[in-house]
Amino acid sequence: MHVVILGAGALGGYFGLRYQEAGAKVTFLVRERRAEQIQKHGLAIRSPQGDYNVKDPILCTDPNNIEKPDIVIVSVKGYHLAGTLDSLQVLVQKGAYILPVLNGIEHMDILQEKLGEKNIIGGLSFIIATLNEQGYVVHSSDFHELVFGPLNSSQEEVCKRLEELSSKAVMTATYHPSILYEQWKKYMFISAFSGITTAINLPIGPIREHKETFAIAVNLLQEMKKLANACQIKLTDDDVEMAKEKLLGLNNEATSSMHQDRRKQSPLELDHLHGAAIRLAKQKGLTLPYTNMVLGMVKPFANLT
Ligand SMILES: NC(=O)C1=CN([C@@H]2O[C@H](COP(=O)(O)OP(=O)(O)OC[C@H]3O[C@@H](n4cnc5c(N)ncnc54)[C@H](OP(=O)(O)O)[C@@H]3O)[C@@H](O)[C@H]2O)C=CC1
Ligand SMILES: CC(C)(CO)C(=O)C(=O)O
Repeated sequence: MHVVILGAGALGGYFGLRYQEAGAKVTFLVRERRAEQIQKHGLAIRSPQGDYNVKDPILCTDPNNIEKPDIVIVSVKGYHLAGTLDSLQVLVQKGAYILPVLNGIEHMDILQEKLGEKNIIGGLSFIIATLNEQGYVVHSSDFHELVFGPLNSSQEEVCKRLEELSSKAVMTATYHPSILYEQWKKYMFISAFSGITTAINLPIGPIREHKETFAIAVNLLQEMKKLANACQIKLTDDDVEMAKEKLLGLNNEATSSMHQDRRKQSPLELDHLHGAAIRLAKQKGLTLPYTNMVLGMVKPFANLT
């Protein structure tokens, strides 16, 4: 199976290298700066699940030079999605399926509209990873899960092939028949987790110590459930309760990638997550006051020009 990684950052670098380690052909479609960094240092994973180094991974800066791609894992930040669409179109025309693993949901409509519904597979990931100064992937969680599944029956075969490949790789891979439901569950969770940690600028521990503060996170979960329901996704009160239990079960120091980006003064995926929720809510005639509050509080730190 020929796997293309578009977005060879923390997440794409991790899963791309794990697939290469499992024997797949993996091409990293990168921009110039990242290409130079990888040519200089190679690509590597530093992980409690085992390190892996590759001196000269297959790099490409022009999608026209990629032959016979089977699947493209899209792992750019939400604010870079628009810049990938032309490359993705070239790869779809060459027969590739597109598997986006970004947090959020708005990208699904954008990709389906631009590239055709039948070409977009559903996906998400649970991992905590970042890049170090050399551009190596530093994986710091004990979980490293890729979840994917078909959104129509024509995608079942490629998803099964990816499942087979994943079973040989150092990762947890879950083929999910109701992938859109799973994506919304993650969207609900991440909106609350990244919303509260980034807005308050604290990890989850101190937030939980103050019941009024933790209540904001629970309200964010409930708003996202309401939004999902308005979009015909049947998230339930049990799903909200499970997400709340997950927030209660995290280590005190645990925090979201968006909060880590705020600490580093990097651009934030705020518009892609909370901004998109507000846009969708407006279309559905809903108001999401807690989500709007997060949007307003975090916007000065979003660092997007
Ligand atoms: N990191 C994590 O632990 C987790 C991340 N996620 C989600 O995964 C997504 C990716 O996050 P993450 O891996 O952390 O992000 P990173 O910033 O580490 O990686 C994104 C990569 O995309 C590259 N990129 C951007 N635009 C293009 C383009 N047009 N062509 C080629 N490459 C491009 C960037 O390269 P360049 O150097 O050229 O800018 C960068 O290396 C986000 O939606 C995030 O929320 C979800 C779960 C956990
Ligand atoms: C919650 C977590 C760490 C799970 O992968 C995540 O997606 C994020 O913080 O962006």
